[in-house]
Amino acid sequence: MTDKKHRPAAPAHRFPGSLVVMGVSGSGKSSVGERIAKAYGYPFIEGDALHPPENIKKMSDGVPLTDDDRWPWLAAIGRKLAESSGPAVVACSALKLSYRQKLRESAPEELAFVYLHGTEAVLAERMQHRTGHFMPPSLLETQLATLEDPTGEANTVAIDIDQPLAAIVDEALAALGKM
Ligand SMILES: Nc1ncnc2c1ncn2[C@@H]1O[C@H](COP(=O)(O)OP(=O)(O)OP(=O)(O)O)[C@@H](O)[C@H]1O
Ligand SMILES: O=C(O)[C@H](O)[C@@H](O)[C@H](O)[C@H](O)CO
Repeated sequence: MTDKKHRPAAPAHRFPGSLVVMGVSGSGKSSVGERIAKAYGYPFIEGDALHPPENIKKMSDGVPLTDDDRWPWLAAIGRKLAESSGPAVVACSALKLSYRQKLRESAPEELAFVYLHGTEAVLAERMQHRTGHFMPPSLLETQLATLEDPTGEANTVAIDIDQPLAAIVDEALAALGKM
């Protein structure tokens, strides 16, 4: 028997293409992305699971990734989008405009971006309280320094993370429904 209580209602209007939930480490991409995917009935792709082992080792050792480290990873995410039998929701930091352009070029249809933003204090607090994750809080500063704010780019909604998860998801679904 399925437990309908925990299933978010399918929104009336869905963005027709795939969605990328983006932001620096600890911004809530996985938590929010999984919930949007469930609400839309789309598959969820965890970008972190597509990093080559060398990237995970680097980040675990407290060394920030370079562009060269990220290109193969973005290509792998792009392939997943291209191979998907329908739209999907992806959690991917997508910190720079050039990374987002690469994802836009890979996807068969238009992409929408849900940008999760918060203050350094909120992000640091979330990272510090998280257990069993490879990303050390010490890398937050370089994540924020690398981030190119996507506000104003096509099909992009920016959401403040300093609110409960359910409110973030509702805000994202409402904004996506208007696109
Ligand atoms: N709105 C929220 N309120 C409180 N805690 C939250 C909220 N959103 C996420 N969290 C918690 O913050 C931490 C970071 O969230 P999550 O792992 O989803 O972020 P992420 O962006 O996917 O991180 P990373 O890219 O580093 O994997 C987790 O412990 C998660 O449970
Ligand atoms: O572009 C990057 O530097 C990476 O993708 C990171 O953002 C991590 O993968 C992720 O956020 C895990 O904490």
